[in-house]
Amino acid sequence: TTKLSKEKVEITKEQQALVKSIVDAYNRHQIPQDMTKKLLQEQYSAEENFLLLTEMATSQVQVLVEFTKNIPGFLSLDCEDQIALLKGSAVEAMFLRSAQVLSKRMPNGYTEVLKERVRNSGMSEEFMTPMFNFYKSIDELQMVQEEQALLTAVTILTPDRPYVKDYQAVERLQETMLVVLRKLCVLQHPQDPQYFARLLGRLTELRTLNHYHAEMLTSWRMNDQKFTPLLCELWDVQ
Ligand SMILES: C[C@]12CC[C@H]3[C@@H](CC=C4C=C(C(=O)O)CC[C@@]43C)[C@@H]1CC[C@@H]2C(=O)c1ccc(O)cc1
Repeated sequence: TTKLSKEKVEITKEQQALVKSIVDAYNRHQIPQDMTKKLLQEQYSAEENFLLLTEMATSQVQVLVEFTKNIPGFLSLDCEDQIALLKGSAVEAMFLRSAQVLSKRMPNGYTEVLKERVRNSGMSEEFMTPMFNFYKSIDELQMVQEEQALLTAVTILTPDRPYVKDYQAVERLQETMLVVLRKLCVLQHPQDPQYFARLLGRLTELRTLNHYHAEMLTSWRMNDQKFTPLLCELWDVQ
C-alpha cells in the first residue's frame, strides 16, 4: 500500500481554498432548470429526444466554459491553449457529467427519463453499450461532489490534447489538482487505498468514449440530424 495511507494526510490551507473554489464553480454552473423540466414533459420520439439532448449538450458546453474559467490558473494559460483544452476535453467532460448526473438518485425519476431518452435518440447500440458501462463504473464509485468537481478539472487540464503548445504549463496545473484529489480520496475512502487509482482508471475509460463519439456524430449526420452552431464549431462538423 502507499505510504500515504500510513501517514496522517494533511490538506494545506491553499489546497482547501483550491477545492472550495472548484466545488463552488461546479455547483454554480449547471444547465438551466427549464431545460431539465422540458426533459420531463416533452413527448417521446427519437427526433424529439435527439433535439432535447442537442439542446442540453449545447447548454452543457456553455456551462463547461464558465466552470473552466473558474479553475485557478486556467486563465493565465496561453489563450490558444485555453481553447485547445476546451475543444479537446468537451466530449469527455460531457460524458463525465452525464455519468455523474445519471448515477444520482433523483426523486422525480429524472435519471430514468434521461436514460430512456438517451437510449432512444437515434444512437446505435455499439455506442450505447460502452456509454452505459461507463455510467455503471462511475456509479460504483459513488463519488462525493469534491471528487466529481476535481475529476472534471483534471479531465479539462489534460496536457496531451491536440494543438496544446505549452504542455508543461498545463501539466503543472493538472498535477496540482491530482495531488489534492489523491489526498481527498485517502481521507474520504480510508478503507479503500486503491480508490484514487480506480478514479484515474475512469479517465482512461473516458478517452475510449472520445473515439466512439466521433462515430456517433457521423451516424447521426447520416440520418441528417442537425447540430447547433456551437456544437458544429466545437466538433468541427458541417
Ligand atoms: C452527451 C449527451 C449530451 C449531453 C447530456 C448527456 C446526458 C446527460 C447530460 C446531463 C446534463 C446535466 O444534467 O447537466 C447536461 C447534458 C448531458 C451531459 C448526453 C448523452 C449522449 C449525448 C450526446 O453525446 C449528444 C451529442 C450531440 C448531440 O447533438 C446530442 C447528444
